[in-house]
Amino acid sequence: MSIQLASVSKSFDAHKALNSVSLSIEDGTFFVVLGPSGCGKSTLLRAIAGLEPVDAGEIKLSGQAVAGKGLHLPPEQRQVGVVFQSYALWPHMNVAANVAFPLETAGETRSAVAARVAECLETVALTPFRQRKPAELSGGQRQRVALARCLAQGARTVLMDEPLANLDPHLRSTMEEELAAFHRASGATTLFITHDQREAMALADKVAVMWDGSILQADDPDTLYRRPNSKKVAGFIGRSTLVPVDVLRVENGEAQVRFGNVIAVVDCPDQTVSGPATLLLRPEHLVLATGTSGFEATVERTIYRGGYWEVFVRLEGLSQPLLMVLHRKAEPGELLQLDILRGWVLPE
Ligand SMILES: Nc1ncnc2c1ncn2[C@@H]1O[C@H](COP(=O)(O)OP(=O)(O)OP(=O)(O)O)[C@@H](O)[C@H]1O
Repeated sequence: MSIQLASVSKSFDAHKALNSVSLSIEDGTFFVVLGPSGCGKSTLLRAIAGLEPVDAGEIKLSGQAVAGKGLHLPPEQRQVGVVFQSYALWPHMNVAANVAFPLETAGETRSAVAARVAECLETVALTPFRQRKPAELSGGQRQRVALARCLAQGARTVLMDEPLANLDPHLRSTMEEELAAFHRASGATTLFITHDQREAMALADKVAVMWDGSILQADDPDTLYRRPNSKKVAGFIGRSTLVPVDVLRVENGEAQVRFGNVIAVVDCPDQTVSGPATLLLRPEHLVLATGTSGFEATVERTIYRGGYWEVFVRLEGLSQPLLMVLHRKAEPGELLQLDILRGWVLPE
């Protein structure tokens, strides 16, 4: 099922939780909405699910309008499965019955339901807990019941609101793999909400970065990391240093830039022109120079990260330190000879 939003807005009193959001999610995509707390992620998901009427704009599922001017299709007519941060389980039913519920209401045979429930509980590692009531489970276990129920339903579109938020790191990465496998096997369009960029990068075909009710950029994870469209996205995704530079020359998607005493050739968007700009340097863009090339930098401080060091280096004529990664120890005050491998001139 494809999902389209055109200029969707939703306010709570004076606060615009969704500010003219437009998105196009192709059928079968694992689409992640990433953003800080309160930016409107849950509101977006609830609007798509039909749990929140919108003020303006239009939502289409598989090309069919479900929300728009004078139109609000209720959730049960939208055929999307939802997994929430809060689990929405039936308190009086045990785990297996909770997972079986959507299958039974869909009229499946008893043995088919039992087999599917067993399979889904196995997937989320809850088989030993099948007889327990939700009140007898931890937060993470309840979350997994909700996930298992969604898996059991086999919905063509699944909306997930931070489904892994309450899990410990180990279980979280297991569940990430399960989710990815489930998505590959089912081909269900998945809209997944998180404020964890590591999780977004690991799972997504496409990530939309959301900020204060708006989508700043929607791209595949690698493009988002390498070619962010703004300082905000660059700062939000991954580690980086933003350096004020002078663009000297632009040719074939590359720019010659100068900052401090350094002149480097970096990637740039098509619309780049000569003059002042901002250069995004990821830690891996700075490397130890080979041969006689490069420029001098002084180690300011280092942090051991297990197997490698994050190193902040200072350059003459540059006010902020640059972050790089070294696989050997370096001492503050040490002089390094560095090269810039790549880098990205921000479009704004
Ligand atoms: N029912 C409501 N009434 C009033 N304000 C609301 C309501 N629901 C959400 N908001 C406000 O709208 C904004 C967006 O909320 P939303 O829950 O969509 O954010 P979020 O990005 O999902 O946050 P989190 O990651 O913390 O769950 C917040 O400022 C929130 O306080």
